[in-house]
Amino acid sequence: MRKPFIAANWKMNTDSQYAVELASGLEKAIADVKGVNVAVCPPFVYLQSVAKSLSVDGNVAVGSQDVYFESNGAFTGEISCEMLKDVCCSYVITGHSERRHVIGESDELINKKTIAALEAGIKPILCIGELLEEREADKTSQVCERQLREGLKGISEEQLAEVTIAYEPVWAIGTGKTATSQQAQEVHEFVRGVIADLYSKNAADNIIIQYGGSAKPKNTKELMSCKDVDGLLVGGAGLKVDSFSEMVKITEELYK
Ligand SMILES: O=C[C@H](O)COP(=O)(O)O
Repeated sequence: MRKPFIAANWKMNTDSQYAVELASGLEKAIADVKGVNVAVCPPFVYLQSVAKSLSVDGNVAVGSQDVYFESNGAFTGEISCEMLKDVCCSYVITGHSERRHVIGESDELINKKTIAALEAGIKPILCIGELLEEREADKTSQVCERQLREGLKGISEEQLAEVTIAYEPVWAIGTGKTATSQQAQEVHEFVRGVIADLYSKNAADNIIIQYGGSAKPKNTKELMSCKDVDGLLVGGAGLKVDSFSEMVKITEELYK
């Protein structure tokens, strides 16, 4: 059985004090949870203090919201995988829709970042998802398939075991409009099919596929009850200990 994985993407939120309070508060709140993998993804500048505030053997991992694919050198403003590892990051989000559509990242760049993370031993959370106009034009599958195929180019089946896919319909992010469980399930099942086609049935059966987009405590049970939804990538509701820990606990309960 796939172990559920819930990650909080703090985006460009928190300050140095709140970041540490949020991470350590969360660690305390879910200290007894064993059946769910959990990660928090703070802004770059708080990664180190957040990682230091968490216990080494605790159940909250640290992830970054982005990375650059080169190891070092004249890349002003960028952060490498080696730097992320140095501050105890074990995950990195690649291809988040805000990086695709606000910053303008291409599939090719996202692929390079995902490969760099894998080569450095950091687990990528590769995000895919359609815009509202793409859904309305019936292009959801086409867009998700392209983002998957391009994002995973050159990644072996062995490496894929370290990759999480996050399906985030862009129209559901931060809007309060969650995809219905049926919409989420449909795309998740489709994603698993693309993975089977690209790799193998075994790879498809084992890959963790998170849903993201206005996920909160009140819709966690419904979303996590879908056959192919294995976790959540949480924005807004991940900024409060109470809401995020509730989502983790609801999920643990469901998987018992
Ligand atoms: O990475 C997280 C997603 O973009 C979802 O954000 P949200 O839960 O605030 O809609």
